[in-house]
Amino acid sequence: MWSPFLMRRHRFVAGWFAALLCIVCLHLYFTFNTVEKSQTAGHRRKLKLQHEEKLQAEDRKNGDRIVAGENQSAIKKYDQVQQSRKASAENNAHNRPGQQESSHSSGLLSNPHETQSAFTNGRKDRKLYEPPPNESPSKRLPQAIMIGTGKCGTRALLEYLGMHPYVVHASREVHFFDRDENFDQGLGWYRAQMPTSYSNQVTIEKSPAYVEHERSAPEIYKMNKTIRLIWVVKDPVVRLMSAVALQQSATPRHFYLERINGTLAIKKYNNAVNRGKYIVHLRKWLKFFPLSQASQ
Ligand SMILES: Nc1ncnc2c1ncn2[C@@H]1O[C@H](COP(=O)(O)OS(=O)(=O)O)[C@@H](OP(=O)(O)O)[C@H]1O
Repeated sequence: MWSPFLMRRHRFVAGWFAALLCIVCLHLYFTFNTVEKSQTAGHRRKLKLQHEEKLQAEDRKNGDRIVAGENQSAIKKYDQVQQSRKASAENNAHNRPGQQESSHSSGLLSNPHETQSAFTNGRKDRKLYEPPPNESPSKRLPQAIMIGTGKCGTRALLEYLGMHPYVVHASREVHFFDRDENFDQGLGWYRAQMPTSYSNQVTIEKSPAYVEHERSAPEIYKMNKTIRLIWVVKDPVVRLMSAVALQQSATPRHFYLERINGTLAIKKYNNAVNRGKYIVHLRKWLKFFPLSQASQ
């Protein structure tokens, strides 16, 4: 005979037992699920590594030579450009014995000694530059931006421009218009990234990623309609080879290369390819900055 008190007590214990069982089951379910997921991810990583190793082994077998399909001649051209650049650098060094090679004396200027004197510990030489009287320097938004294209010699051009006593430039790429985390901080942040200058100097910034970012043209237009834009281009195939060489040092190969008939080719949808489609980007920029502005 069950007294009502005992019945209630048993039901109470059974309830707790069932709840405990549920908790244990849920715990076991989630534990096994997580273990299984991490095992699958580990397995996938292992397969990917094996695949990469296989590709690398094949590359080594093929002499590790990138043959971009029918672009054999482009590779040849690229090699020729590199060789002639090397030869002219050697020539310059030979013609100027005793003078050290530096980014400020790279042979493009007729009188390198004069150029050197334009810079004294990063400050403009007072002999070549005259600041406006009674003015203290301040940071200004750029009046000219080098918007692209990466791997076309943008850094070299910026350094050459910066040798001019009336030109100052941001030392690094600012990436204001193409990176959300920078853009969200507003024009005050952008200005703070610039070097100090006087009102009679021109401030330049270079971020080659601007050229392809949707936001750049409209936002730069909003900031300054009459800004000077500098766009460096060069033979797109030579540029591509340079960009791929850079990718090669930083990214696993299968992201940008594919194998066609036993040879390695640059993937059609490689970002480096898109960047070099000058006309696609030019059309977007011309909507905001008409060509007539260039001749003003
Ligand atoms: N004057 C001139 N003409 C043509 N090409 C030149 C010039 N100066 C530098 N270079 C070559 O340009 C490549 C680097 O370009 P960038 O400075 O634009 O690269 S980056 O986007 O800033 O990373 C880099 O090419 P690679 O050496 O093939 O990588 C430089 O050698």
